[in-house]
Order: sequence, then structure tokens, then C-alpha cells
Amino acid sequence: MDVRLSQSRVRGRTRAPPSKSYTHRAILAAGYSDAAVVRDALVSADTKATMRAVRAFGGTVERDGQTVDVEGFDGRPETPDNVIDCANSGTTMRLVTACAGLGENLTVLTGDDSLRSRPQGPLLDAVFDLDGRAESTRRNGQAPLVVGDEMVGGTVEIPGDVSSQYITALLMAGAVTDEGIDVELTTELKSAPYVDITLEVLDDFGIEATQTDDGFSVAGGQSYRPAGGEYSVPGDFSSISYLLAAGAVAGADDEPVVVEGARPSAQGDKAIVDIVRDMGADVEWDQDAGELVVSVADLSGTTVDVGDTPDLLPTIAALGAIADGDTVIENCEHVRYKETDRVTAMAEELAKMGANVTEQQDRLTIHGGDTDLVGAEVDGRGDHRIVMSLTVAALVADGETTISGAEHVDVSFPNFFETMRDLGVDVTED
Ligand SMILES: O=C(O)C1=C[C@@H](OP(=O)(O)O)[C@@H](O)[C@H](O)C1
Ligand SMILES: C=C(OP(=O)(O)O)C(=O)O
Repeated sequence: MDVRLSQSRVRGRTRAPPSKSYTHRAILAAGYSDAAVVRDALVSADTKATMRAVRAFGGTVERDGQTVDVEGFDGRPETPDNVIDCANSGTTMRLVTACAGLGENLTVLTGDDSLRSRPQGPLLDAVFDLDGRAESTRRNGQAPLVVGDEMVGGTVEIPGDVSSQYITALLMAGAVTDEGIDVELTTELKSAPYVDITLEVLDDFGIEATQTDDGFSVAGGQSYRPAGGEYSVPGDFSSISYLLAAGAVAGADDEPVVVEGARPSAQGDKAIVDIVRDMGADVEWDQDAGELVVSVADLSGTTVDVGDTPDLLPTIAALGAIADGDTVIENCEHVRYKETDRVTAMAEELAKMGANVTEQQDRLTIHGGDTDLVGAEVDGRGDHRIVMSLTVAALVADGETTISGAEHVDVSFPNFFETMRDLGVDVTED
């Protein structure tokens, strides 16, 4: 699907979708449990992939709106009848790989073209080191994967600079092994707040896991059990980033954009509030009410280290293309291992809209203010975050912008364009 967007002003009240990261963890944690209800869940293409995996391991997953009722496999995943299709979801593939490692027999995991090109090698090595079987069918460290043979607990080394999801996966599975798992990091941890989210969800499901001097540790023999049998998912700050950015660059003069569902949590991406403020926007955050109010402003460039917040890179790049002066995004090499290489994708697509961008391996500099953005035909690269960030740029571009592959917003923010239309954006779906 293509979307066509014209220069627009946004105004009014909207609501953030539930967090994708929390939903994945809560659904899988419920799968590891005897039974649990997940409330306010994100129902999207990616989280449906995790629901499919829980079913494949012998759980039942019933959905009524945003309430997901799970009867789990109680720490003992059954052998799936068929391959598990993780679709476009890296989180599903990593978290499910470690779970599959616990199985008596073998599980086959696959995904779409993008997911089958993302790195899984360090996690496969870890499962192997813990006495499981974990192989890439093409022996290139990428899916399709074959995993199983009753991984046991122990100590395992893993790099921290490829994906934090490997650590999340091992902690979640380690809790139901006999001995537990100690993860020792061999390189600096990137995307660290995502492991904090994991520790928070594990704690809410009654699982003890801790940060250690050289990594993380989870004791074995534990049972997943959320207090009262229920868990509620908070709002998603990566999704909020597009709403805040839209309000800051294209808000109506007489009425701000108000975002509900913005309660604080362990999400590193709440940093977007301070980033947009640093660039000059007026953002008020009532944390008790979970409400953000953003008013339009002339933005200026900033410097941001995205080591902890890789998913914000596309949003910051779009903001940088609109702001005056240079916006420097540092420490971003790991953002190249996502649904697409998002560093190159944003550099090339913003350039089509007239932005002046310098790309380096670990840094992206957007020289804002040199020229005004112009409408163009841009490629969403099959990546939800590229589509949503280019939408932000299109709100101020002179002339019409067409974004291809816009349906991919379904991965994390299924009603994104409806939300944009409700805020006043002129958008047509072809
Ligand atoms: O654990 C998670 O929920 C996620 C971790 C991050 O990935 P990496 O740890 O691979 O950087 C992030 O980019 C992804 O969108 C979600
Ligand atoms: C990278 C992302 O997710 P995943 O790793 O789950 O595919 C994302 O949502 O930006």
C-alpha cells in the first residue's frame, strides 16, 4: 500500500498504542506460566507472532480486544507440530529461540526476508554452549533455525553489542531451567533499557533476575506467576515518538497535540521527551496522568547518542531534517541490524526529500536548515519505523509525498494512519 501525504497541521487528543516490547514479554511470560491474563496488550503483526509461538508450544491464547487470556505450557514447551513463523519480528525470533532450546525435540523457526537476514549467531552459540542444539540451516547465523535438545542452565558468554534480545531470551528461559543461567557480557551492552524492561516484567511475574558485575543472572527452578494472575501493558514510547515529533514540527498554532497513555516505565525511548525539548519544543509531561502536551516550535539541531535507544534513530533523523543546524546521531551502528539498515535507509530517503545528510558507520549527521524539505516518492523499505518517520517529514514538506509499503505500520502501530487522520493529517491510502 502507498500513502500520499500533503503538508498538514496536527491538533487534538490522541492515545499511544500499548508497548510492543512489554507485550511480547508478557505474552511469552504468560506462556511460561500455568495461566495469566495480559491486559491492554498491543495486538499487532509482531505480537501476533509471539502469540503463535505460545500456541505452537502447547499453550492456548484467546483474545478479546486488547485482553489476552493465556493458558501456558508451564515451563515445558511441547514440540511444535509445524515450523514457527516469526514473520518480521526480531523480538519473537530471539525470545522464542531460547524457549525452543528447552524443548525435548526440535523446533524450526523462520521469518520473512528481512528477519531471515538478521543476526542470530551469538544466541545460537549460547544455546549450544548450554548443551542445547541450535543451528542455522544455511550455516550463516541467520534463520531458518533448528533449536532444541533440552538446553540446561549454566554460565554463558555473549556479546552485548549486537542485540540485547539475546540476553532477554536467555533470562526468560533460564528461570525454568534447573540451574539458572548466568550471562557474561564480552562487549559493552547496547540497547540496555530493553533488558531493564525484561527485569521489570520478570519481577512482575514473580521471577527473580539480577544485573551482576559482568552481566545478568537468573536462578533456575522458578515459576512464572503474575500477582492476581494479571498483567497490564503500559503505552509505547517508540510509537509516542512519532506523535510528539508530529506535534513539535506541525502542531497547529492555536491547539497543541495531547498524547494519553504516556505513563513512565523502564522504556529507554521515553528519552524522546527530552530530545524534543532539547531541540526547542515545549513539552509538558504529567506523569501521574500519563499525559504529554506538545506545542509547535522552531526546532534546532542537537546531538544524541542512541546506544540505549536505537528505535528512536528514524524519528530523530526526521526531526533533524526539519530543524535548523546539524543534528548528530551518534553510536548507531547497531541500528543497522534492524528490519532494514535504518542508518542508510533514513540517509537515502530523507535525501530524496531534499535533506543534506552525511552517513558514517556509527554516526548520522543531518545538516538541517540548508534547504526546505520537498515532497517526493520515498520507499518505506518494508520497515514500520521508516514509514512513520517519513510521515513526520512529509507533514512539513512542500508538495505531496508518497510513501510505499505503508502497510508495514501494522508491526507496531496498526492504526497509525487513522490516528494521523484524526489529528488532521491529509493522508490518502492507495
Ligand atoms: O527487546 C526488545 O523489545 C527490543 C530490543 C531492541 O533491539 P536490540 O536489542 O536488538 O537492539 C529494539 O530495537 C527492538 O525494537 C525491541
Ligand atoms: C527492531 C524492532 O523490532 P524487532 O527487533 O522485534 O524486529 C523495532 O520494533 O524497531
